[in-house]
Amino acid sequence: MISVEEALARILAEIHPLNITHVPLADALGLILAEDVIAEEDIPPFDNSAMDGFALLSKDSRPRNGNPPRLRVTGGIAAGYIANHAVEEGSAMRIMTGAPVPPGADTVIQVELTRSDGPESEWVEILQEVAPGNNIRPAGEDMRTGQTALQRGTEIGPWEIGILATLGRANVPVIQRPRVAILSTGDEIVDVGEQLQPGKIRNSNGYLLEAAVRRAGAEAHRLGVARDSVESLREKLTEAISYDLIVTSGGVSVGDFDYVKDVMQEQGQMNFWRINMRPGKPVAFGRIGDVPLLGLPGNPVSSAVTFELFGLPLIRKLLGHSRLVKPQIDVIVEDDIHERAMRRHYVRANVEWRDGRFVARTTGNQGSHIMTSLLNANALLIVPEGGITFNAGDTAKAMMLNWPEVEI
Ligand SMILES: Nc1nc2c(c(=O)[nH]1)N[C@H]1C(S)=C(S)[C@@H](COP(=O)(O)OP(=O)(O)OC[C@H]3O[C@@H](n4cnc5c(N)ncnc54)[C@H](O)[C@@H]3O)O[C@H]1N2
Ligand code: MOO
Repeated sequence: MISVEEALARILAEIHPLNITHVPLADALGLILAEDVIAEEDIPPFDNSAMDGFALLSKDSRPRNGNPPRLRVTGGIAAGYIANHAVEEGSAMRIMTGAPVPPGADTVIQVELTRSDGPESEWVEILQEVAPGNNIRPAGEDMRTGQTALQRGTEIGPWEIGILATLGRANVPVIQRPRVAILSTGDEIVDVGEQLQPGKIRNSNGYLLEAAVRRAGAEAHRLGVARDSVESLREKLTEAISYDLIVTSGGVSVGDFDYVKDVMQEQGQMNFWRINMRPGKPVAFGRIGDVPLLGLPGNPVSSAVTFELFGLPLIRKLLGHSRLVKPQIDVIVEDDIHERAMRRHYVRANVEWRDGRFVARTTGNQGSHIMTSLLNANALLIVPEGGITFNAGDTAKAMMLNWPEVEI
């Protein structure tokens, strides 16, 4: 049996980011930018007003004999239009936020600091002196032509999408989103909509893993259930080799019908089998043809936990991320963990910030078939291998499942 760290290192050593492709901007969310994005124009593209008000010459705003200067209003400019004449001494133009500053004007005063006869007024009084450049957002103030606006390797979130849209990128160069095949195994498994017959259970892993794969940023494709025969497994895995990754659940232990390892050896190669942890000891990793296969255990909690520990970093590496794993923090355990396990134990727990520290409460029965132990779990408490126990009040490491990933 290998350690969790070695298993992860062996998986990541075999996995490389997928190829570059171009996707429509709206589909780029969560993907990694594959090339630097250089601004091809100034942003903003033209000097424009930051306020609704009047464009004028700053020197015309100086009080005259202690009175506010009165200027002629020669027209108006709405956002989206340009002025058809220049602002001259002694005059002003009405201007809206975002509208291009007309030639001649060197400043803008907001409407609240003026007095006029309403929207059609032919005059305006300037109630405060304004400096040149006031309320003018100069061209190129945000981004300059030739500037690297976004760097290759950046994860594209809503804000990056906004910047790409500003720069006119309708298509974005990204690392491909992995297509992941999800295969459940076992004669006992029926689909969720089917009637349960004696001895049968529903396919929770297929759906759980589909959701987890999607949340990790990949495309998930459930290929259904392989029956407990080498032929059925071969057939399903033949279908699966057009994908970027195959994730199976079940059939990796030592039972008479646990064929995943056999078929992996027959049609590819097995890199490792069995990790010194619980839940999830019998994890297997290797390839079918050239496609990586992560064989997770059938017990639902084992499958869920091992996906977080190995499936998530694997998919993130395919996606081109540099931060692959969930962070670990020190927490105070609030209840005893006295169950002695020789394997490293990942105990489902709820961690919260209370009175200036992180405290962890375990989620009850930790059997690998107890799906409800996953509910309210936002962390995995790490009980080191070798039969270590914890008393309430002790400090333990917790892997924070809902926090952003960090570098290893
Ligand atoms: N003699 C031994 N038996 C077992 C060992 C062992 O070391 N020696 N390890 C145990 C551990 S630990 C685990 S974990 C399981 C893993 O077994 P498999 O990965 O081969 O999984 P199966 O035997 O196919 O199924 C185990 C369990 O999970 C249920 N299951 C399977 N698929 C699904 C699904 N899609 N949805 C919901 N539930 C599923 C299945 O019915 C079984 O109850 O092996 C132990 N045995
Ligand atoms: O590996 Mo098993 O998950 O301990 O039940």
